[in-house]
Amino acid sequence: MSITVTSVSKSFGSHPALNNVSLGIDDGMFFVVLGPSGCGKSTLLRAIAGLEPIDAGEILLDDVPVAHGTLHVSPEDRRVGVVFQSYALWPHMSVARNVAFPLETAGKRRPEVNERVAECLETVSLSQFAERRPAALSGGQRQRVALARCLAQGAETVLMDEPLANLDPHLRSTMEEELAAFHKASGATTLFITHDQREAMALADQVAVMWEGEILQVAKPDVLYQRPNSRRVAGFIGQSSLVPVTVDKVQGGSARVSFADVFADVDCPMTVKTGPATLVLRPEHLVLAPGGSGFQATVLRTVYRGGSWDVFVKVKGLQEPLRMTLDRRADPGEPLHVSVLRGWVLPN
Ligand SMILES: Nc1ncnc2c1ncn2[C@@H]1O[C@H](COP(=O)(O)OP(=O)(O)OP(=O)(O)O)[C@@H](O)[C@H]1O
Repeated sequence: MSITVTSVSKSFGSHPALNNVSLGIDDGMFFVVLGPSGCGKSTLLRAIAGLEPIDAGEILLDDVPVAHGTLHVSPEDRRVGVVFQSYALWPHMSVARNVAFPLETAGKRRPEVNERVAECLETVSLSQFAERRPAALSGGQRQRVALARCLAQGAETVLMDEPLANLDPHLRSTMEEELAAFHKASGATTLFITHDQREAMALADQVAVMWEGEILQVAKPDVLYQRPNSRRVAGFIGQSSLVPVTVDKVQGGSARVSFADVFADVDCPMTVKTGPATLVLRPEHLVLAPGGSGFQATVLRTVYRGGSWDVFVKVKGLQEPLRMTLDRRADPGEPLHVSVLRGWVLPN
C-alpha cells in the first residue's frame, strides 16, 4: 500500500505539532521518520492511522483519500496495523491469545491460528511465555507481544511507533534483524518511528528527518549521512564537525575550500557558489597525514570507544575543535599532522 501525505498540518491549541508536512511512501517500502522527542512523529503516525483528525492537507492510502477537508475515514477502514510504544495488550488474555485474537476475529481456522501464533512468538523469542498474562512480563517482553500480534495479522501496511524503545541493546539489534527479515518476507509497507538514528540507519530504505513539526530532509540513509541538506540534519545524523570555510573554486559536484591554512577538495551540491560556506567533516574524513604532510593539529581530549578513540583536535585559526577517529591512543597536547580526505559543503 502506498502512503501519500500532502501539506498536512495539525495543531494542539496554539501548538503546531505538524506544520505543512508532505511525504510519499512507496508500496513495500521501509520508511523511517526520525526526530527528537516532541517533534511530531507520533502525531504523524496517528494521523495516517486515522487516530488523529488533521486540520489541513490530505492523506491518501493507495491513491485513495482517507483524510481531506471534512473526510475522515475511520482507523478500522484504513487497513493498517499499528504497533505502539505502549503495548496495548489485553490484560485478561494470555500472550498466545493476545497474538491470536486478531486472527480469530478475522475468522481464521484454529489449526492455522495456532501455527501462525507459534511462528510469531518464535520470531520474537517468546515461545516459552505463551501462557503468561501480560502483567507477568517485563516491558520489553510486552513490546515483543505487541510486535508478534502485528506480525500475525499480516497487515499490508504496518505503522510502528518506537516499537523497540524499551528493549535492551542486545535484544534490540536481534529485533532489528527480525523486523528487517519480516519486512523482506512480507513486503508490507512499513512506517517506523524512532528518535534513534542508529536504528533508522540500520532499517530504512528512506529516512525522513523531522524537527519541530516539519520534515527537514527525506533521503536514503547513506545520502542523509553523506549529503545532509542543513546544519541541523548534519548535526542530528552521526558525528560531525561543522567548519566555516571559503569556497575558492567549484567544478560540478566538487569544490576547493580553505579554512585556517588548510586547503581541501571536497564534495558539494551543484548549487554551491564561491564565497563563505559551511563544511561538514565526519570523523572518518580526517586522517593522520604521512611524513609530516597535511596540517598541524593538537590533541585536546580523547574518548576510548572500544577498539578506537574519538579524538578532538585544535587547529590554529579554528574556534571549534575537529573530531576524528584514531585506531591508536593520542594524549592531550600531542601534535598531529592531519589531512582532509573528503567532506561535504552544505547548500547555501
Ligand atoms: N493530545 C495532545 N494534546 C496536546 N498536545 C499534544 C497532544 N499530542 C501531542 N501533543 C504535543 O504535540 C507535540 C508533538 O507530539 P508527538 O507525540 O507527535 O511527538 P513525538 O515526536 O512522537 O515525541 P516522542 O518521541 O516523545 O513520543 C508535542 O509538543 C506534544 O506535547
